[in-house]
Amino acid sequence: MGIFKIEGGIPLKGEITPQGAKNEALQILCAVLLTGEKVRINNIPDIIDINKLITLLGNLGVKIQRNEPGSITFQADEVNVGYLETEAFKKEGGALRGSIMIVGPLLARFGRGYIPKPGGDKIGRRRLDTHFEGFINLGAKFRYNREDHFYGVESPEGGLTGTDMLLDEASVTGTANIVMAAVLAKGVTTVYNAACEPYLQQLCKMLNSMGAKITGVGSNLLTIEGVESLGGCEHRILPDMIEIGSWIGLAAMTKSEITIKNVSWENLGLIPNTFRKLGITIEKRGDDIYIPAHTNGYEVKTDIDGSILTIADAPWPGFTPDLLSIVLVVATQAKGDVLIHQKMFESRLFFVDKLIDMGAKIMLCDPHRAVVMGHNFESQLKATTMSSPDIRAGISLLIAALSAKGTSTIQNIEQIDRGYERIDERLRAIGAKIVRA
Ligand SMILES: CC(=O)N[C@H]1[C@@H](OP(=O)(O)OP(=O)(O)OC[C@H]2O[C@@H](n3ccc(=O)[nH]c3=O)[C@H](O)[C@@H]2O)O[C@H](CO)[C@@H](O)[C@@H]1O
Ligand SMILES: C=C(OP(=O)(O)O)C(=O)O
Repeated sequence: MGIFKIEGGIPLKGEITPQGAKNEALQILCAVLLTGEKVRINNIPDIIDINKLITLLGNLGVKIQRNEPGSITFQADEVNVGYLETEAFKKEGGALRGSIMIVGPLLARFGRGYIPKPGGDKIGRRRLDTHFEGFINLGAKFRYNREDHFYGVESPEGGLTGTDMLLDEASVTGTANIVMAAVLAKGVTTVYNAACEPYLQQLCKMLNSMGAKITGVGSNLLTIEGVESLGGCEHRILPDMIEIGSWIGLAAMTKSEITIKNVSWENLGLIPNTFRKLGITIEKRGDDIYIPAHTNGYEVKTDIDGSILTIADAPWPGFTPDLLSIVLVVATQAKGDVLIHQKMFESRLFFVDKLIDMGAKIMLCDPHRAVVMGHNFESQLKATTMSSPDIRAGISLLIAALSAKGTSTIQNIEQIDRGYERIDERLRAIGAKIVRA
């Protein structure tokens, strides 16, 4: 397992360009299975999770032609669905969360889709019921083998049939999976309580460019008129909003002047304003974000009635749960107190122990809530050795280490590499002292 050694307490300066979005790329790559024609995807991040999914597609028989860096042309004209029943697939398919989204396209186009319990972050219960209830609503037969946690769906004779459905929760990957199954079903499907984050909108736009008929894109009511088949397309992945939020937090906490390039402002939702509530200055400069050096710190804004600021996650257009760990770490050096409420996942806040070891003032109220009492930089965090439990806790600890005085070590950095491309190299380019060992 790799480690990062970080010498903290040094302000950074310069420009950083966000990578293509991991969570969009996972949806988009699965969608290439829906057609036998060529699909060219641009701005694909070079990160562990995405590379694992590309390998999986290759093992399923999808042709992969690498163009310039970040651009790949896929062609799923000779898919080997039999691979789903191999031991190799049982291992490979469970290695990441995003692989669950191969099931919808395979079911729609080849009549069956199987998946072992998918991996991804161990951040609490991660159910798949929404996905499979959706497929069942479209007429699929479902089976689950409890012994090896293997899920399977098969379409009835004559294929899937569109229907009206109300999802039990606005699951992101669940909505993507159901939409990818419904585009090739007979008749009309409506999906209410659909997730509607920008990455799902991107998926729907891509599918429409392949010939699908989806309306309501961007809302929580999608209407999908099934079509016979889909064709090829070219698609560009948006910048990663979670990476953008990570760089905002990094800039504030290390008192650095940073420009984040080409962020696609219209797709950032509440992210900029949520960081502004912590007192961080965020300037819109064209499509860039400019963050001045917060030499005198940043002060938390209370609510209008003076009550303590609460930052909580919610399905889009609410604030994404993937940035709460970063907000939390940034709050440790703010002037003022913040209640962080992680509503979706029950094991995502436990990493605060490590921040407490570094000298942060945090009270973990229960698995979902933590009160952070900011130091206002009056007491710098102390360098330490820590291990990254999940991707976003990992980047939060990295930000803490870059702000702390002295040399810190972060272990288990594969968790960070899962979602952040060449992070050490890119941080060194703006002056960070970080080495991979
Ligand atoms: C590969 C990928 O795209 N992963 C993202 C995706 O995961 P993923 O699609 O797995 O997450 P889901 O949207 O299914 O839900 C995540 C968790 O939130 C809970 N939940 C969900 C919806 C809801 O309305 N209420 C609710 O409480 C679920 O019970 C579940 O425990 O979306 C999550 C929520 O934005 C993000 O954290 C993940 O980074
Ligand atoms: C939780 C995340 O990823 P995954 O769903 O792939 O585990 C994340 O990106 O923060």
